[in-house]
Amino acid sequence: MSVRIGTRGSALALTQTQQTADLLAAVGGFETELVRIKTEGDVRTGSLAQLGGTGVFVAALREALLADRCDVAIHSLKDLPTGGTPGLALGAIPARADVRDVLCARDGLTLAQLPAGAKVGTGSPRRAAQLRAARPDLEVLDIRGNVDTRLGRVPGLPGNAPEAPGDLDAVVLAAAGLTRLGRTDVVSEYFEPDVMLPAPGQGALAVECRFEDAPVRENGVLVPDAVQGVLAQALAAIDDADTRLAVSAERALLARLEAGCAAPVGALARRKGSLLYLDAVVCSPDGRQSVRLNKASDGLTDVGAHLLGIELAEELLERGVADFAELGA
Ligand SMILES: NCc1[nH]cc(CCC(=O)O)c1CC(=O)O
Repeated sequence: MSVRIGTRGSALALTQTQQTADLLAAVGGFETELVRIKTEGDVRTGSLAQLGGTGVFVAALREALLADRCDVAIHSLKDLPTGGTPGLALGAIPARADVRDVLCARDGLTLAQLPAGAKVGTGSPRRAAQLRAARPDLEVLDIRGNVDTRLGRVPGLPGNAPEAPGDLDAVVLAAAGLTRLGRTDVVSEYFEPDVMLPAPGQGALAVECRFEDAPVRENGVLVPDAVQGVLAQALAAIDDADTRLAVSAERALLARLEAGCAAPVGALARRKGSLLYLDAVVCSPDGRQSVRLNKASDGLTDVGAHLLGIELAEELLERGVADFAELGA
């Protein structure tokens, strides 16, 4: 048996797909093959915020799953719209990588060391708003492109040609992507979540599959004795319960805010002992207004994680975040 794994064709997508394919093959004892699929997000070049956010990277992968051109599809969870697709399921959510955003600045500069007026590139309204809140004197510019293209705009970063010109002093990227690509040598500062909250789902991958291949779950918990196929068993084996709970809370918050993945919303859930803690921030695009709140669940169930996300979203809405944030972005 060979499991066909659908993936986007970018270096990051191919790397994280290959790593997940290896993980699946190791526990499943089957062969895997990659099926490269072009998505709208790869073809169109407009600003990410303007592409509308929801699902530009995933629709083509989902179509391929439904049309039986692949058996699983690997997505960055933060790019996955919160609404599910009939006939498909989140078969596995493997253990999360580093959730933080990072600064990749020339000369190893930190955010505090960047001179006034320095140009910092990011395609994310969430990162732009939190950057502007921390350093209103910076010039934050909207950029697009894959990881190499973005890093290429900062002169002198490790891996760039020595004399290559660049027009930016720094870019902000996800630590997870750089870690997967083996490129953390370009990082000049890791932003702790108190400075910059990551996107809901950041650092996590989603292994989507057809519903009938998904491991049997009851109330979000795997049913160990259920009779199921080789693929479902492998998906169950690579799933990480803590990551699944955390992203459930983060994505429930995003869904309740009716916010797209390009909205200026940060959220991070972390388990501490027998409680799940959720931090969330909603910003105005210029970073001048923001509300940041946190809340703990009183248990570690799937329902509890969802409720935590919904309740914190409602507290944010009560504070008027819909008035200043472009949530529909
Ligand atoms: N929107 C593109 C995207 N989707 C996932 C990652 C990084 C990996 C991750 O967060 O899991 C990136 C690049 C980035 O934000 O720097």
